[in-house]
Amino acid sequence: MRDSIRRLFRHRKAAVGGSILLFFLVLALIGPWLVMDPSDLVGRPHQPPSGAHLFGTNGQGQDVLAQTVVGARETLAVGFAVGALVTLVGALIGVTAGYLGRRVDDALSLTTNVFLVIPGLPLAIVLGAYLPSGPLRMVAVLTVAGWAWNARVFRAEALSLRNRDFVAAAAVAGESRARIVARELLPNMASLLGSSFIGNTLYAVGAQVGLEFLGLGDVGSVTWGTNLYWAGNDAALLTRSWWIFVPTGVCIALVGFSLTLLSSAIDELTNPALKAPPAVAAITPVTSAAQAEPQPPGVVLSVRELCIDYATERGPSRVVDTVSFDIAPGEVFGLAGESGSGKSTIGYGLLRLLPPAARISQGRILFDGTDVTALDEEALRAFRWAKVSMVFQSAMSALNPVLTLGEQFHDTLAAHGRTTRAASYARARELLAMVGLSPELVRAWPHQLSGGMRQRVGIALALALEPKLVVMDEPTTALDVVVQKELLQRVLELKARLGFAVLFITHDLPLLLALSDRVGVLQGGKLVEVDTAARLRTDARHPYTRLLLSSFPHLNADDATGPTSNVSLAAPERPPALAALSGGHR
Ligand SMILES: Nc1ncnc2c1ncn2[C@@H]1O[C@H](COP(=O)(O)OP(=O)(O)OP(=O)(O)O)[C@@H](O)[C@H]1O
Repeated sequence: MRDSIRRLFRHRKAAVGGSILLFFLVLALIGPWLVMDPSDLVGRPHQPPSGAHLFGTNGQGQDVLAQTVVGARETLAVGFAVGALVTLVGALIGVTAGYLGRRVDDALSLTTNVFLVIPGLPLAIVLGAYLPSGPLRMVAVLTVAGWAWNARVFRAEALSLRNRDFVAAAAVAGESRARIVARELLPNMASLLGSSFIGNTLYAVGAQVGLEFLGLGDVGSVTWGTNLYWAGNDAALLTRSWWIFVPTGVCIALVGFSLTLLSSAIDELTNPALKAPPAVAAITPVTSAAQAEPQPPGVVLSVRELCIDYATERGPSRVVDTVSFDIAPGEVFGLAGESGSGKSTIGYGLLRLLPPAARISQGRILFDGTDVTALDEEALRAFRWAKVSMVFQSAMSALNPVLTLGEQFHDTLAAHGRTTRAASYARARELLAMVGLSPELVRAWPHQLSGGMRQRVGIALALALEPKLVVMDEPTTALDVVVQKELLQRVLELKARLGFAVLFITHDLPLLLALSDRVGVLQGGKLVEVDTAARLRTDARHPYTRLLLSSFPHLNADDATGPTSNVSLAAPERPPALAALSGGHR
């Protein structure tokens, strides 16, 4: 906690936002004692700024500086009170609905939805007419009109948290429901609570000023909203008396700005991935002779001296370092290496799908004669999936949970050309059958499938546009060995039938040697050895490859009983064009 607060103070947006807000809080607290009474008629009406009245006088002859300073107190007090109440009510109702589920959820969600469809302004007017006048009326009106959105957000968060293992563990340990909500769920929503509170305070200040400006507040009180109301009534705009409304307007804008900065700072501190990455250098032009070489014949993909850097606080960090390899049509090229060696970064780099913090800083990727590193956004959209597709690591999260499989196939096909829904569904059935699934699953939802079935759907989707190369990034990591074997046999059969090449990424070297024609070994971002799988088994040259091989005892020539070694039994004949490749040692 103390650490989080220290980080908050060091954050630039938090520091600027916090300082501005602190200024207004101090102003609201002690300012009213330092200025004259804002309701006193102290001068002529519409008097411009002068030594006697720094911000001039309003249409009644009252001091604008006093009105601006005193107005801060009630405006901010109501803003923070509503921010806290709306967050509290929304969190309690949302978390209770999401965690308890069933009838409680039905009843609370119905109530929330009813409040969401009632327009806020008429509701505020009706409530305002029945409640006694004063700041508490504004707090009540804005809380009733504003809690429902928060309840929806907190319900969604509770729904996702309640299925997590630590909540199940607390239930198994015998904790009561109230304790689980208080000790397990709410602390895990601390950042959401923080940013909701700031966002709700922003809403409350804006809504309060808006209602008061329309004359729906207590016009006898001094707030920033009533200042603007009286400015309008006293024809400040018509008489061009800008000093009457500009100070209040600037104060409202500054408070809004400070709250927005704080909200953004909380988001960034609690989720570092949201933080804008430091600036990184653009792709540098071709520098070496090797990079300028044309693509060799008989090769579908040619990677030349590829370097990929991540921008970090401490400067660029090179995670892929002058990597070169080729893949022939119909070849399975395996990329092995320990965790963090840069395998996935290369896979994503080939499709130019790198995260914003990463850049291809050097080198070229040639696909069928096209320089992928030079494609613009439009050309990239046409290139991805149609030429090179990808099967992602996580079978669980690669499919959109709210679309049926048929719709996901339709989206993919429609993104690459005109197609009707009927045609897409027919193709989806064909593809599902091709990967060994029932075509009727076209109407199924992702949650109705097992992990292995989902990964088959991922493969069918990757083959939808008949690409020449499929990047498979650890596609079987989450699956048991039986499902893994079935899936890989299916991939090899499809490859033999359709002729696509595969870049297979995994840390599982035995699997890779059984599956691949050639294997590249990555160490710390460098490709230290490339050779045929057969030669690597018996004649690996690089010490790191030998170290990796020695970590798998069952790979010894006289031990063929390893968990994945019999995958190769199902492998069809060797692919063509391997002779064209420079698969020798590096
Ligand atoms: N946003 C980022 N900023 C800085 N470095 C990053 C970022 N994302 C990844 N990296 C670094 O890039 C390197 C390569 O990551 P990559 O995911 O490609 O490894 P990998 O070999 O696929 O590992 P694994 O098998 O565990 O998935 C790692 O050292 C990682 O720390």
